[in-house]
Amino acid sequence: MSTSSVQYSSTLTEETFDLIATALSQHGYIILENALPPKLVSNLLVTATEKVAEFKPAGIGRANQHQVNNVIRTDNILWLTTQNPVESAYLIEMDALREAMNKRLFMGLFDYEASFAHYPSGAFYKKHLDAFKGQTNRVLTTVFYLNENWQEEQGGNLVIYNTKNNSTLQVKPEAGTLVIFLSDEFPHEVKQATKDRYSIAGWFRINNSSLNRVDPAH
Ligand SMILES: O=C(O)CCC(=O)C(=O)O
Ligand SMILES: [Fe+2]
Repeated sequence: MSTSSVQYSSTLTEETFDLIATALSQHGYIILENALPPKLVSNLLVTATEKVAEFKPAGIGRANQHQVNNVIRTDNILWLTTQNPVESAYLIEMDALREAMNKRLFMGLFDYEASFAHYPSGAFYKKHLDAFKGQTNRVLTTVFYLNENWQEEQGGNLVIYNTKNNSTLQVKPEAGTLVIFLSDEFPHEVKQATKDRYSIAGWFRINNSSLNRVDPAH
């Protein structure tokens, strides 16, 4: 790490990794509150809000199939890079998570890509899957929230549909909450909110070079 980067004491401990691995193997998802140091979370929010003019309307489909579709989603995104020390600190945490899952679950995750997302008041992302079986190298989704003191009546929940037991989960986009789920198993949607909503969506990928297709999301 360069000397300009900010040091945070990680809260993703070995015990937390154990907990995540157990939940993923038993249920396919986990919701963790206060997953990362509060200072890192607030620095990520400052970084996102400072860069908000650089965010671009999010699309669906990748590469030449990429298109903006504002019937399905109306958020704006900006990819994280290692150039920025705060973004880099987040990517380092996710890389530790990647290695920990590979060690415990033999998932063969080879990299991670992530973008900030800004949902202005009224923005949404309709029910979707981040990946379709056999058609993508995105296998594990992460969503990390940056919104301090989010109130329930402000809306903006992530709704996760568990197709195995026909239930739904409501996740409040509160700063520090990390959601992790198997990308091709859980349809989910982002409800409209009455205020700006910031998050980081990310995907761990496997290196499946036999796949000659594009990913469905972003
Ligand atoms: O922000 C969220 O709660 C989820 C975002 C999402 O589903 C996505 O970007 O694919
Ligand atoms: Fe998604």
